[in-house]
Amino acid sequence: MALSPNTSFLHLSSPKPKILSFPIKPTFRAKSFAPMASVGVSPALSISETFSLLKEKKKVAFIPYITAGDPDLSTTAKALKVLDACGSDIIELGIPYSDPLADGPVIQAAATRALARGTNFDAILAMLREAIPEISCPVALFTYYNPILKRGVEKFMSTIENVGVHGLVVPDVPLEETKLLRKEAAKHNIELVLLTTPTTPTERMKAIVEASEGFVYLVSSVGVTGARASVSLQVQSLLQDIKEATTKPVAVGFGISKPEQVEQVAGWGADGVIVGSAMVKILGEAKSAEEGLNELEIFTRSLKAAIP
Ligand SMILES: O=P(O)(O)OC[C@@H](O)[C@@H](O)c1c[nH]c2ccccc12
Repeated sequence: MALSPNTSFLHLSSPKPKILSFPIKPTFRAKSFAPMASVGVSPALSISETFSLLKEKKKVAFIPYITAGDPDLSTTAKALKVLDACGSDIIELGIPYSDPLADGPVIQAAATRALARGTNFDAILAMLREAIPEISCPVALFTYYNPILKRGVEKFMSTIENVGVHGLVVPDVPLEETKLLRKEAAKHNIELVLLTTPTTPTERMKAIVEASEGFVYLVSSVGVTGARASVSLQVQSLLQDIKEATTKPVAVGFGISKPEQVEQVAGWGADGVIVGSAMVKILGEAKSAEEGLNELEIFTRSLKAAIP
């Protein structure tokens, strides 16, 4: 289903460079992380604090997205560390869902694989409880609205706070229904990020940016997630319109998969650049988990190097 303000997608709305390498040879062992596990890292800043710090340094946030449980949760935990070590500023972690209406084929396939392996919310939480203390950047969970309603909004928010999650992105919650989400999120120190798109009417965009916490997610193009040959030039004017309406940071996502696209969007004034499908494709389609992690590291470094 395409993304548009008329569908349920209504509100539209460190000491980084640790060198990691995943030898493809069978000598790869999880113990490679032992040194990091014993060290741990100081608790991550909140999403807002992360953007404030980047703003002081005149840096743009690099924000990757991956799907939890694809190819498996153990690899997801390692991927989080790779993304953090390669300089990601915030990581979006998707909760696989059976009806990902805003996702294109790559992320839909990742969700299907993860669910087929039995990935569930409690297993993801258990993985995060171990992984988050070992990464230095904040994690924003990415879930559709239904799993939140099933668990109960208050319980959902307190549960994710307890494992150290800092943010939440819910692409299909109508702006009119975000009041309860925002109240419970605020109570549990979770920043609820709302999304706006190229077809969101100006007044609605203003209400969205007013309500959004952490940052505003500007969806670069209508349609579903997935790498595009080019990023719509309209993003430049959309960023200007949003920045006239708010001083909150604005991160751009959808379709971005190449260093030159990252550089282009950052050059248009985005405070953050989000890359999902290209990351998910690497992890989900590699011949082995180790190969996927190696490729992820190389790819992430190439994108991060393109950010001014
Ligand atoms: O996959 P892309 O085109 O790089 O776009 C980022 C996107 O994956 C991530 O932010 C996301 C995953 N699922 C979503 C659903 C709606 C909006 C955004 C998303």
